Amino acid sequence: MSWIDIPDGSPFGADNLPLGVFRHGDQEPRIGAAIGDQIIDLAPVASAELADVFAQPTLNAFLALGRPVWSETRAWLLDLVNDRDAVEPHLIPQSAVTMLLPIEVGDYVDFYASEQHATNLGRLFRPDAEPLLPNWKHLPVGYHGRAGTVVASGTDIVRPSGQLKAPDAAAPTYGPSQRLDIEVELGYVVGTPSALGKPVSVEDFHEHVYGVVVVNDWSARDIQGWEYVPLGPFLGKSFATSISPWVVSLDALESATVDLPAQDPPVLPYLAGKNLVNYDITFEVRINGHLVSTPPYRDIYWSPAQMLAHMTVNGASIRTGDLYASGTVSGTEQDQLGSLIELTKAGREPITVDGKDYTFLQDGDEVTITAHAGPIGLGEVTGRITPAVS
Ligand SMILES: O=C(O)/C=C/C(=O)CC(=O)CC(=O)O
Ligand SMILES: [Ca+2]
Ligand SMILES: [Mg+2]
Repeated sequence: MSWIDIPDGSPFGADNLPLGVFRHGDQEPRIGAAIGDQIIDLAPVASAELADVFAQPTLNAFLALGRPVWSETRAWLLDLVNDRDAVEPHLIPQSAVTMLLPIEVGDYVDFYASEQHATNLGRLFRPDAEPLLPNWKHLPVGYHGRAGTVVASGTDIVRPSGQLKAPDAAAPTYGPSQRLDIEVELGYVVGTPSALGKPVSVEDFHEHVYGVVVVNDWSARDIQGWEYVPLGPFLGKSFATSISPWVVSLDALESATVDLPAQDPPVLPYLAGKNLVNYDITFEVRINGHLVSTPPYRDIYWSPAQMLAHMTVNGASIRTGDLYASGTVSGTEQDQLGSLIELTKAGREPITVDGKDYTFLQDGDEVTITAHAGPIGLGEVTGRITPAVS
């Protein structure tokens, strides 16, 4: 495949072919595959059955078709890119389109699967207790987030206001968050639904999950710190979660699979399995264009198959378009931390961004997170902070 010009270092080589939803001029949004810095408009080149699916404004109809169709479609696409006569008339430069939210999000679950992150946050939020709570190595801890505020990359993030209370203050005040943060995460996109009352086993991960996106789970640490006991994160995290526009298939990520770290103590049987994988993905976090961190995904404690099994073990069903995210990804090094609260030790030790001391997000700041698994890129998720609405 040499006829399409794929720029060096492009996240979207000819073996990736992620799917996304684009709007071109005043045409209706529809589905395309990324290649280099172009998009293949899929509806006009697809078979009659798939043409309708690719003319949709979200990936949900395609995702609902299930693993056999996903695999056939990938094989077809890998082949299609060699067919210059078929493809060339339907290439659109990415610079000419607006990328939209790729899925209509069903439910959104946010896990807490990075041992390093959970340990760091435990120390910061609960300095007098053991950082990892007793349940942490027995189950992938998570909570249900707000699906309706999962937004497309590029959406402005309005600084949230809410109740704030410093630990030593007598009473809360109301106002704009002063500790607005990012969370670098990997998001898993559910395709095939499950039936209510029937848990999904770890072995069925590939049957249900289509692919991944990059997630920035914006978090207001001051709102969170006051509200979260005992029911967990609420308004401190529900105001916006940004996701990248291109959904990279698990098939494309196959070459990046790695074994899970050893799990000790052993997990209960419903979380155990032979083929529990992780992915060797590295993120890059930039604030106003300056690299601040490179969190590594590969050492995440819990496999996405275990997250899915745990999320459904009580019989809760999953639906097409559900999104579940890994939780903040942090490595062991200072330059591998996936949130500002960790990077700055809760604001006590500023980092340097563009030569200046930096703690939490300021109005006007733009955060861009990219990710790649070797040559397979996930693209980027970006968002800019706008002032609180009074
Ligand atoms: O330990 C806590 O109380 C707080 C944890 C988080 O804020 C993390 C969270 O929302 C899940 C994650 O992204 O890792
Ligand atoms: Ca999160
Ligand atoms: Mg959120």
